[in-house]
Parts: sequence; C-alpha cells; structure tokens
Amino acid sequence: MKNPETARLPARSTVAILGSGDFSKCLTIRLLRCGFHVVVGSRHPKLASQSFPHVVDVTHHEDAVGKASIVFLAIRREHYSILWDLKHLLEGKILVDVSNNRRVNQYPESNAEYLASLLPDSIAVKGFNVISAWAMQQSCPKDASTQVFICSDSVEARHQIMELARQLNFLPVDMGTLSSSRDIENIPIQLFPGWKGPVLAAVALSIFFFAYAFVRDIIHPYVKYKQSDFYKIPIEMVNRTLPTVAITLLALVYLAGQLAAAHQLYYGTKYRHFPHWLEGWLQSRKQLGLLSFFLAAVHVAYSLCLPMRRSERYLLLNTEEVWRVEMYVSFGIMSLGLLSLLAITSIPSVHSTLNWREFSFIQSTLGYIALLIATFHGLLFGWKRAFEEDAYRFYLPPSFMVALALPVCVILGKVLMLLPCVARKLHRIRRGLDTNIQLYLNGYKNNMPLIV
Ligand SMILES: NC(=O)C1=CN([C@@H]2O[C@H](COP(=O)(O)OP(=O)(O)OC[C@H]3O[C@@H](n4cnc5c(N)ncnc54)[C@H](OP(=O)(O)O)[C@@H]3O)[C@@H](O)[C@H]2O)C=CC1
Ligand SMILES: [Cu+2]
Repeated sequence: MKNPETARLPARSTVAILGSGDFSKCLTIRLLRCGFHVVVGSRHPKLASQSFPHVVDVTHHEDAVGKASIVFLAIRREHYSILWDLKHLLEGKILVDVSNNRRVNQYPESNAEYLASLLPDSIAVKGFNVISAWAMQQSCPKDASTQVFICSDSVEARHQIMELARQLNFLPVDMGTLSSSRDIENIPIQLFPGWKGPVLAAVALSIFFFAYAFVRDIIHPYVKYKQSDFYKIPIEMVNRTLPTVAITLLALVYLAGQLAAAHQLYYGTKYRHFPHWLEGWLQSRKQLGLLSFFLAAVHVAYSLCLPMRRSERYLLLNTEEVWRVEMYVSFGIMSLGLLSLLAITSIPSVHSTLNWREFSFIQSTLGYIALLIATFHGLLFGWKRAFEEDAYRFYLPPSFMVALALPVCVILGKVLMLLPCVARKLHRIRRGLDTNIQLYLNGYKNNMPLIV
C-alpha cells in the first residue's frame, strides 16, 4: 500500500470529486475559490460539464481519479459499488467520504467503515458531511457552523484532510480513528438531541399547571356558584400557566448544579461520576433555560394583550396596591431582560467571544439573580391573595404559590451554599480588624497611634 502525500497541500494542487450532484457543485466552487484545481468524475461528463464552471475538468471516473491523490466521493452510499471497478486506480489514494444517511444507524456499519472494507488498499477519511451544500458555497464566517469533524485510521491522511479543511476556511475537529465515523454520520440527522428531556419536562409541567389552574379557577366557581368562567381558558388560563412553567424550568436549571455540588460534598470528591439522570439533567440546563426564556417572553406578550382594563382599576386602588402592581410589573421586565441575556450568551458565536469566567458569571450569578427577581415578581403578584380565605379552592392554593415553592427552595439552597463563603470572608475581615486594633493599641502604648 502506498503512503499518501504528507506534505501540506500546495495551492493549485488537484482534487478529484466523483459525482456531479449538489454537493459536488458546491464543493467545487469552494475549492476553486480557495485556489485548488478540480477534476470531476461523472457517468455522463458531457451533460454534467454544463453545470460546472469552464475551468473545471469534467471527465470519466477513471480519468478523474488518475489525476489526483485526494478523491471526494460526492455520491450516495448505495452507489459505492461503482468504486469496485476503480479499485486498482484508487490504491493508496485518500478517499473522503462525505455521505449522510436518512436515519440514525440506518446500516449495521457506518458508511465510511463500509467504504474502507470495500477498498482496503485506499485510505478512507470521513468528513465534511455536517456541512450542507448550501453552507459549502457561502463565503465563510468563522463560527460553530463551519466546524467539520474528521476521522481516519491513517493519522497522516487525517492531518492532510484537516489541513485541506483549514485551507477551505473550515474549522477541522480531529475525531480520531474511523470508528468515530458513526457518531459523525449521526450528527446532521439528529433532531434536537439535547431537547427531548427539557421539552418533555416543559410539556408535563404545562399540563400539570394548566389542569391545576383549570380545577381551581374554572371548575370551582362553576361547582360552587354556578358561575361560568370558561371564557378565561384561551388567555387567562394560558397566561397563568406560562409564568409558572417558566419559573419552574429556571429553578430546575439551578437545582441540577446544587444536586451536583451536594453529590460532590457527600462523597468528598469531584472525581466521582454523577448518576446518569443527573448527568443528563446537567447537560440539558441550556435547553431548560432557553425554554424558560421562551415561555417568559410569551407570558409578557400575553400580559400585554390582556386588555389594558387594569389601568382603569388604578383609580380605585389604594396607594399600597398601586405600588405592588408597579413593582411586580417592573420585576417581571427586569427578570425577562436578564433571561434574554442568558439566552443570547448561550448562542455559540456569542459564547465564543466570552472567556470561561465571563460566561460563568453571566450564566450562574446573573442567572440566580434572574431567578430571584422572577420569584419576587411572583410573590408581589399575589402576596395578599395568599392570605385571603377565598384564595383556597378545594383547599388548593393559587398556582403561582405552588410554582414558587421550588424557586424559593433553590434560592434558599444557594444561600446555604454561600454561607460558608460569607462566614470565611467575615472571619477574614474580623481577623484583619483585630490585628489593626491590636496595632492601634500597641501604637497607643508607645505614644504613636496608627490611623486605621
Ligand atoms: N446535498 C447536501 O447538502 C449534502 C450531501 N452530502 C452527501 O453528499 C453525497 C452527494 O449528495 P448530493 O450531491 O446531494 O446528491 P445528488 O443526488 O445531488 O448527487 C449524487 C450524484 O451521484 C451520482 N450518481 C447518481 N446515481 C448514481 C449511480 N447509480 N451510480 C453512480 N453514481 C450515481 C450522480 O452523478 P453523475 O450523474 O455525474 O454520475 C449524482 O449527481 C451524498 O452521500 C450525501 O449524503 C453530505 C452533506 C450535505
Ligand atoms: Cu408574570
């Protein structure tokens, strides 16, 4: 078996592409733009050449692979059998498999491993499959969407293709041996893999809080006073459910971190694995936070479209009431503002402009502050109602009170966690004061008082 060229790829070197479909066309454009020469292999070169720029050499498969040491396979896995006839021509060449499947784990082995078993004398490299044809022909902003994952059993070939990716203005990510190709092939076809748990949690909480409010605020008046409030379902009920779910999700974001800290404290080490469920929970904090943000934003929209009838009631309210309403609206807006900051900083291109400390300051410190303010928003919304007798229907308290239980616990948990830090700081300040007083007294004794 011949070795692939190890030198860096000089510009104007030739790259071959088999297949003349969308991916082939877009890859050709990118290669040309970055100074490479391209030769395309097609079953019908005459026909295919019409859709490529003139400088591209569109020819038969045999001819194309003979002209380059790197060959991109822009054909589907189902058609890899045509490579069998080119076997001797492809010996020692680097074959880049860019293919994707329609379903996760569609075949027993990954496409790249299948290719390697089909042509053992060539060098299979997996890569570029996460880039869509459309993104391929874009000029290239440097963000997460330009990452390409590359793997191969040949270290040299892998490095050579990573270098090529860099020259095409992509960000190559070294994924090691060809056994990673299955994971790489699954990347573009997973539908929101990290979102399943958080969305299920949001849906379950929504159903719970909606049913809760429905029983309390619709069924109860109906049973007790024959009063029909069903018209409240589309706006009032929904707007009662949204903030309760939003604040519960936000509390869940921080509860996971606290459980992790408790786990570490309990076992006295941070090198012990978290249980599976906690690991999953920790990894879905970003999604939980974004869902919370989304629901809070919708809650604001709903609140705005609740008729401005409240403003008339202002005339009837006493000063204390006006204060309460003003403050609860203001806290709501503030916490939404902070939540949008959290949401924006979790976008990869924004995230990458922050260092680790900045990111954790925004996501952790400001996140807790957002939770605290949102809790105040809820408390101010109904501090009086909680103590009124008719607030309890079927012995059920208003849903905002149920929803506030978890955030309050999480905030108390954080305060508990902060206590040792505060105590240590106080201790340090006191020790500092003690020494200063001692110095002062000593100085006083020696007739030279110190100013502290
Ligand atoms: N389109 C995209 O956005 C992306 C595509 N990919 C992957 O790139 C590969 C190509 O995709 P795409 O360009 O969209 O597909 P197309 O269907 O547009 O093109 C595939 C090409 O394969 C050749 N071909 C078709 N049938 C046969 C056959 N029976 N035998 C041999 N060759 C055949 C044809 O070229 P000719 O007629 O010249 O021989 C055809 O142009 C796929 O594996 C896909 O998974 C990966 C990432 C993104
Ligand atoms: Cu609110």
